[in-house]
Amino acid sequence: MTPTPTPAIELDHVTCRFLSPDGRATIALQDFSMTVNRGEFVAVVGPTGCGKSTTLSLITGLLKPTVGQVRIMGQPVTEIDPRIGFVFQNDAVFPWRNVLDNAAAGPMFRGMPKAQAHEKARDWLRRVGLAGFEKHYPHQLSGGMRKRVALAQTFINQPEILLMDEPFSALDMQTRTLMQDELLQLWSASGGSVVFVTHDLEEAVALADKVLVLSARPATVRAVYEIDLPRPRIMSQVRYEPRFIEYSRQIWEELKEEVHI
Ligand SMILES: Nc1ncnc2c1ncn2[C@@H]1O[C@H](COP(=O)(O)OP(=O)(O)OP(=O)(O)O)[C@@H](O)[C@H]1O
Repeated sequence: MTPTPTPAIELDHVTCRFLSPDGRATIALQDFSMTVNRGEFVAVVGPTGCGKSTTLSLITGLLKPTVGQVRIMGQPVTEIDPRIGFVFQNDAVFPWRNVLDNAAAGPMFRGMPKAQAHEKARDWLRRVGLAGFEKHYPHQLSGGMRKRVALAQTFINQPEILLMDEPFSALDMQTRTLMQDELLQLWSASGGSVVFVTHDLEEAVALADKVLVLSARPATVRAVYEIDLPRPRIMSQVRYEPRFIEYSRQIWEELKEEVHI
């Protein structure tokens, strides 16, 4: 029998406290535990300011827990882990580099020869629908296209873990739907694990295998919903499934109480 692999991410009874310069303490997370399995897509929803981004910073190793432990692939986090990729709300593209050089940034940074990195980048740009835009600069692209560059720039590194903090919240509804489909395709081909923070609980239900509902600050995991909707999912269709509507209703009932706290 093959042994079950350790989870991709574990937060084990984590408390995270910030101290302001005048000595006041803010407890962002308290006795917070979560598990993300290999290849799993987990969405995190919760009231504003509860500690969602803090959770991601702990996983990256940018923040250390005050109490408890964070583990990646079974090992305690000690430094920023190269197996982790990020996509945030603000595009992390370099404005002074063209699309090809943006997409090739990771491999080149790690020492891959330029011609080989460019070849790889061309392939990823094609996968995200940007073939023909290699020589464009970010300011010449729409918001959705810049997001595609950010996805190519991240997936080219083949991260085993992908952390996303409201990556599509600045996009209009149609572009957002396209990007969600794009993400699901890239993720399903990658085999990686995703933690996706969002304010939009319908986005969470449509994308994820598991939705974590956090409490108001200090955040704890209030509920975990397993989203048993078939894959592959098409964003414009999944929203009309009766079970999707039922999950969204249940999660909103749970979240509503925390939002009002
Ligand atoms: N470096 C820091 N120093 C002090 N307080 C911090 C720091 N980072 C976060 N906080 C506080 O911790 C709490 C949680 O912040 P966090 O950004 O994780 O919340 P969030 O749920 O991601 O917020 P939002 O929904 O607005 O994106 C907030 O009260 C915030 O002000």
